[in-house]
Amino acid sequence: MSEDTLLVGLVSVSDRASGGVYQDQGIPALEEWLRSALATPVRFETRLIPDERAQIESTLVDLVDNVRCHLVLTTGGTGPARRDVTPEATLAIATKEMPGFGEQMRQVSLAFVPTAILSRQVAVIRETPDHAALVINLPGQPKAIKETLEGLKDADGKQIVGGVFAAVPYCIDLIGGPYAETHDAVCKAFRPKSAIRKKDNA
Ligand SMILES: Nc1ncnc2c1ncn2[C@@H]1O[C@H](COP(=O)(O)OP(=O)(O)OP(=O)(O)O)[C@@H](O)[C@H]1O
Ligand SMILES: Nc1nc2c(c(=O)[nH]1)N[C@H]1C(S)=C(S)[C@@H](COP(=O)(O)O)O[C@H]1N2
Repeated sequence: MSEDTLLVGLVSVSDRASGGVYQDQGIPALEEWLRSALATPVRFETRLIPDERAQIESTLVDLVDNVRCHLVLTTGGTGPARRDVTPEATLAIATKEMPGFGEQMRQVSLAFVPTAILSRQVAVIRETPDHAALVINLPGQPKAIKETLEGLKDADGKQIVGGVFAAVPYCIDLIGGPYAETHDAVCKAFRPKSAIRKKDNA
């Protein structure tokens, strides 16, 4: 794997998908959106697990500390039901909270469903002595993945409410990960001017 490859952990947290009651659509939806959005090399490491707090925590720790993912996206388990514990597990393995992500995701999700406020999704940084990763919770509805990452656009493709992925590449720069670039038509990543790297042939 080349040094500029973004290593992304994808975690689908669902009792029923992990138990074989229905087929998991979370990981395929995450992979599909990320492949359409990223213009730079990416590699995925995937996990399908039940809504068990200890297992969610150990999966996140393994993906960051051992697999050395730069970014981990979870889907599912963010609601108010008794078995929904993904935010608690995520906060438990964090070294820093990133509240802006949850705030923005609930904001954009309200443009799609009035129940957006039921998602307790959080985002955090986990730091070890020589590595760091951004971990973001997404809701479990497979369609919520594109909605929260990409945001809402009008028929001409003009952004109406921003998705959170626009801020992810710069966040990964700041925690020491590779310089990820996106396809503007899907997601226009934002970096301050001083942080933009010129292409070799520019
Ligand atoms: N991983 C998944 N794959 C496919 N569909 C999913 C997945 N997670 C959730 N869904 C769909 O979204 C709906 C609402 O999501 P929610 O997280 O509330 O499911 P859930 O009932 O809590 O799942 P589970 O009980 O299996 O953990 C589900 O009823 C299901 O139709
Ligand atoms: N963008 C988006 N956000 C959404 C939804 C959705 O369909 N799209 N569903 C909501 C609903 S109905 C619930 S219960 C919460 C929590 O979902 P989870 O427990 O599957 O994570 O996410 C909310 N956020």
